[in-house]
Amino acid sequence: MVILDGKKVSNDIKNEIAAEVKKMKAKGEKVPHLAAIIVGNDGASLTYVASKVKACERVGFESTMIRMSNTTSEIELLDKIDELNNNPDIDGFIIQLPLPKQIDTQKVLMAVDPDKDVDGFHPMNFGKMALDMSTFIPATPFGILELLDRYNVETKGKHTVVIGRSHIVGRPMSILMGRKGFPGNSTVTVTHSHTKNITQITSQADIIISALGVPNFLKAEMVKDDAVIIDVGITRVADENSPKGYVITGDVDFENVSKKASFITPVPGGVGPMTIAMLLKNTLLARELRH
Ligand SMILES: Nc1nc(=O)c2c([nH]1)NC[C@@H]1CN(c3ccc(C(=O)N[C@@H](CCC(=O)O)C(=O)O)cc3)C=[N+]21
Repeated sequence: MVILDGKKVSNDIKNEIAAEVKKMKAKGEKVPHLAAIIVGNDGASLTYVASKVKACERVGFESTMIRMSNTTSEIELLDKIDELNNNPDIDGFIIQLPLPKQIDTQKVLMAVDPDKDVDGFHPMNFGKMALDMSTFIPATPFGILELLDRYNVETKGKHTVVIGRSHIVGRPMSILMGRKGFPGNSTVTVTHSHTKNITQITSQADIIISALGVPNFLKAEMVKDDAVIIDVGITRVADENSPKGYVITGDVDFENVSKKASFITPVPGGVGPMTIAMLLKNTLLARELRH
């Protein structure tokens, strides 16, 4: 069994990006600038945005974090987006999800300039992705592709089962794994809350990508020998013995599933760090697009 070490690979990618930034600086070019809007006080969201800002510093990007209150109206958020769309200093920006319920997420994501949409959530970019056009690929799916690529995990002709159909992970992942090229050329099955007899489906999978958010959902009995297991779950489970008061738990019963798997991502240290590295990669692309 091989651990797909997202922590290590994400560090490699950050070093590669830092080297690019150094070259830009040497040529007197402006370095990439990422902005992140965060609405409300959700603890997990604040942690993720803080790690994104830290990652920017680490590679030499500029970053701006914009905090808005929990009671922000849709109009106020749309105004802020307009401001960032029109600010030539900002190369790319993201709006951290989830948003408070008074705000229509889809409407907000449609307001982002597609050329600054480094999350790849605008329908224009999602459509381009589905049509094999060059665009921003959402960071988590992009990170998974990059992990499969760097560990040379064969995907061609394999049966990939995706668990979950969210707009930011399951749905794009199912499209990407079926595209031409590598990693891709998989035969993809998408499962979700209405799927019947999921064990029958997962036990036929060569590759399982679980993006469900239910701790320890995927058990050894649901997996065939030598399967490739990608765990996208990142649920905080209360734990008084841990210093933070919680532990990050994946969708996969790692202890037992890892004994059967050929490749597996850990949680933490798997897909999560890759997400951040690929957001930086998209920001670098956004910068290049504008010059
Ligand atoms: N507009 C938007 N874009 C996103 O990309 C986005 C989002 N909204 N909303 C929430 C999800 C979740 N997400 C993660 C990023 C990093 C880790 C990560 O670094 N995880 C560490 C553990 C971090 C911890 O200790 O909490 C790990 O798995 O090793 C996890 C999750 C980005 N998301």
